[in-house]
Amino acid sequence: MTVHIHPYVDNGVKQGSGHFAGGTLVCKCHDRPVKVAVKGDVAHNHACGCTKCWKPSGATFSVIAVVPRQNVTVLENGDKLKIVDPSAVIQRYACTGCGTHMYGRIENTGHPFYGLDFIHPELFQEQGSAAPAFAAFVSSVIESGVKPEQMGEIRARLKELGLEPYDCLSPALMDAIATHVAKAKAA
Ligand SMILES: N[C@@H](CCC(=O)N[C@@H](CSCO)C(=O)NCC(=O)O)C(=O)O
Ligand SMILES: [Zn+2]
Ligand SMILES: [Zn+2]
Repeated sequence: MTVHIHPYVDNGVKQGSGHFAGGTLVCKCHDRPVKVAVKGDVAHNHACGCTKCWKPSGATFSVIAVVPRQNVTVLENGDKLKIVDPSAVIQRYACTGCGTHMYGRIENTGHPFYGLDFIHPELFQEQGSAAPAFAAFVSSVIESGVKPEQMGEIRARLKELGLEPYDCLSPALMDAIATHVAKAKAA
């Protein structure tokens, strides 16, 4: 049986158009859905296995990317949004109706990713945003109930999909974080 990673990638990763101008993220509510406008394309799109990122029903991973925070605007029904865990680094604004995370924001100005909001591109009404390019926090799926014996199959499937599996972030992002920390220490 093929392992299910996420509906957005299970039938193959669809590449972005390369000129996505932005769009509207919509939650799953039939009544008064939350709508969030995002300007421009997403960056660092990836599958994430961590327990904190929102996954649609049945998915083992989330699909999550970043955009500049100034490019994110709540358009409709923002009264339904609530921060899931105010003590988390990423404050995830979820719809209290359907549970969908609409955006995650970092308020710590010293954080390496300050200025970037985390969003789930599968929620775009529009097609063509940049595709996921790697898988992060892969071992963390065990914390959500995946059996350790299944990890070989999961990593093999991620590789087959072209989503190189890492147990933290990708080397490029880990290097960016370490560079930020080194500069902060030197200052
Ligand atoms: N094993 C933990 C890992 C959680 C974790 O550190 N998640 C990362 C990546 S989320 C998007 O890629 C992170 O930066 N978290 C900060 C936060 O969530 O506030 C687990 O699975 O819970
Ligand atoms: Zn909703
Ligand atoms: Zn995550």
